[in-house]
Amino acid sequence: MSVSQDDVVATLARVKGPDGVPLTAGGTLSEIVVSDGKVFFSITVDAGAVKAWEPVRAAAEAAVRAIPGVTSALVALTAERSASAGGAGGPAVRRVSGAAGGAPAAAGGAGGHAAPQPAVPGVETIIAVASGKGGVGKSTTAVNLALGLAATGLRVGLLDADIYGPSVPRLLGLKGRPQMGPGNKLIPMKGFGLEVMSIGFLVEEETPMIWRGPMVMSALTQMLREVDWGRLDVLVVDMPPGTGDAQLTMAQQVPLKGAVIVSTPQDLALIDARRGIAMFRRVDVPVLGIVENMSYFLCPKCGERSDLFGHGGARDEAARLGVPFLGEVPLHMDIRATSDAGRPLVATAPDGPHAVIYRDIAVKVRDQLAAAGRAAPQIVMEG
Ligand SMILES: Nc1ncnc2c1ncn2[C@@H]1O[C@H](COP(=O)(O)OP(=O)(O)OP(=O)(O)O)[C@@H](O)[C@H]1O
Repeated sequence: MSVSQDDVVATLARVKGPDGVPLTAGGTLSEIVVSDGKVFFSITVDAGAVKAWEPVRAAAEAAVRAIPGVTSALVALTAERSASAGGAGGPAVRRVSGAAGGAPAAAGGAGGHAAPQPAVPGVETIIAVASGKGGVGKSTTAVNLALGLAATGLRVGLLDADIYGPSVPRLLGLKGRPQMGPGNKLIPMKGFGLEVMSIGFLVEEETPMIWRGPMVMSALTQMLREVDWGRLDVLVVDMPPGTGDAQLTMAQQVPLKGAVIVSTPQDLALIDARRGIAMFRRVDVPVLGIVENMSYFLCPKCGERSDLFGHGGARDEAARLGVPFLGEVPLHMDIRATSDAGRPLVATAPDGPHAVIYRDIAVKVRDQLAAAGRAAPQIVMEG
């Protein structure tokens, strides 16, 4: 039985806000996304009223889940602070409530220092894999880096926060939906020993979605905090590409211990990578290093190496910017073919030449984390 947006709206008309006004009449609802029996939307409320709204959120989620044909429903509360408070063009910092009663993400007045983000229970360390622009191989790197970390004996999770193009389900060959476990927490999917969560499990990869700011944060908060991660040593977050407001907000909202930047060697990509590094520095997240992807090409026939895009650019850039250089990954058909087939190299050919490169990168990342070995950094609020 297929569910329509109208079915959801009709159901929500029977759910009332704390003021007794039906949800559909209060102007608080985001766009309602319905895809293949999965329903996703957020309720935007005043930051001071989050507590009063939590039972409404829960009731809305339960009501939608009870609609015949609905297989999963995700409803999040978001609260937004206006950007007007003293900012010099800085982005608004959104405070998002943990949808099922988690602590508000950040406190603090305009221009002041925010409290560090609350840790994610059971998760020791969270790192981001980011790129200044799309298509540089960020997700491929994130997957193989996560597997490389797991190969060192760590318990590793992978959160695909690339809401604009979630590709982790495809890269790991994962299909299906995460189940709801005790305490209304989603149970991550399992892929090659990793605990995996992706917005791609909740909406179809092909579904074009218009993401508004609060929805971005709702989705991220739910995927980070409404998931039963178990006990993890490292959670690798595959960030959306770019350095816009959504990425900056994410970098602020996730208690990151560090970030890995992926770039190709071209000048233009490096300019974007530099922006990525600047973004993380701005929010006091240490940059663990740069990976140069599609660094060189080894001819499969003659073995000759060609530096297609002027290889070495990222290494030089890393030295210039004073961040570690983590390694170079060649442009190779095997990397593409295994990624696209959902059989990542580090898991399926762990001793092959490319897997060795990724595993080396993972060891360097682990060592960087150990060297950093300090508590979550203070996060500066931009007003
Ligand atoms: N080193 C490599 N050699 C060959 N192909 C690669 C390599 N790295 C990535 N690719 C391929 O390039 C394409 C883009 O990679 P990927 O999806 O990882 O990039 P991305 O930066 O995450 O992109 P986006 O952010 O736009 O989703 C994929 O088809 C992937 O298989």
